[in-house]
Amino acid sequence: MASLNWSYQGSNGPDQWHKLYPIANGKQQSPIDIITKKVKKDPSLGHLQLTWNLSTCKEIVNVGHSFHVIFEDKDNRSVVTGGPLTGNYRLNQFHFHWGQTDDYGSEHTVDGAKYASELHLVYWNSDKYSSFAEALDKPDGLAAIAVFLTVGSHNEHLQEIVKVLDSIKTKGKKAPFTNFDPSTLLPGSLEYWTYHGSLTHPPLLESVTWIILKEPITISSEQLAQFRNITLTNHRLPQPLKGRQVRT
Ligand SMILES: NS(=O)(=O)c1cc(F)ccc1F
Ligand SMILES: [Zn+2]
Repeated sequence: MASLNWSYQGSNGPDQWHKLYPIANGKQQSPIDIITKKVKKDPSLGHLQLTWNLSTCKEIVNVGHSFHVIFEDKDNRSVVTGGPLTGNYRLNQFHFHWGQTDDYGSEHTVDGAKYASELHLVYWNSDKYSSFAEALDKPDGLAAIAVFLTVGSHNEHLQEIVKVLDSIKTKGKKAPFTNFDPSTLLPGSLEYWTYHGSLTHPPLLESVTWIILKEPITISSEQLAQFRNITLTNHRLPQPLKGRQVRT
């Protein structure tokens, strides 16, 4: 696996990313702090429509700065549509962000409040583009659903993921991970905030329609500690809104 020229700590940490990725100081960077009093109610926004097919879940990979659960995305079996989106977006992978302690670790924040972790389900626009790689740098290329994780009771569904982390302890290691239902990681409500932003780590491309669920799910402190066996911390701090509107 290729070595990265960026990290989350030390001399090539987030404050240095702009040297190799000037878009780090761009006008549509993510994450952001969601200031709920400034959010605009948009009646034209519909409900999210999510479709899952367990056969698309394939493997889990240690990518060094995180672990990714990878989906087969050769057809529209696991997709999102509706909400702020036009057309179908196909699920490519999901991953998490976390911090060194349980007090912080989410990337987006809400009225300055930090959650312990944040799940990102990453999708690409399969109506307009033929692959994730082609969609990666297009303004309407990607969609990401973010779910906040708050420290509380043990999460049996997350445990399906936590229990395999010991088998992918080193960068590049992968393990089969099949028949997992990502919908078990969603909260009861699909109410969301949405805005246009970027990938939250390099290449930081401004190609993401962010869909942030308002209701968090729980993770136990012990489960979160297991995430840190992959890496200690992997979250970017909120970036300037630069005139963007957050809608709900
Ligand atoms: N944290 S993220 O969901 O914005 C993200 C997804 C990717 F596929 C690649 C880079 C990223 F930073
Ligand atoms: Zn992410």
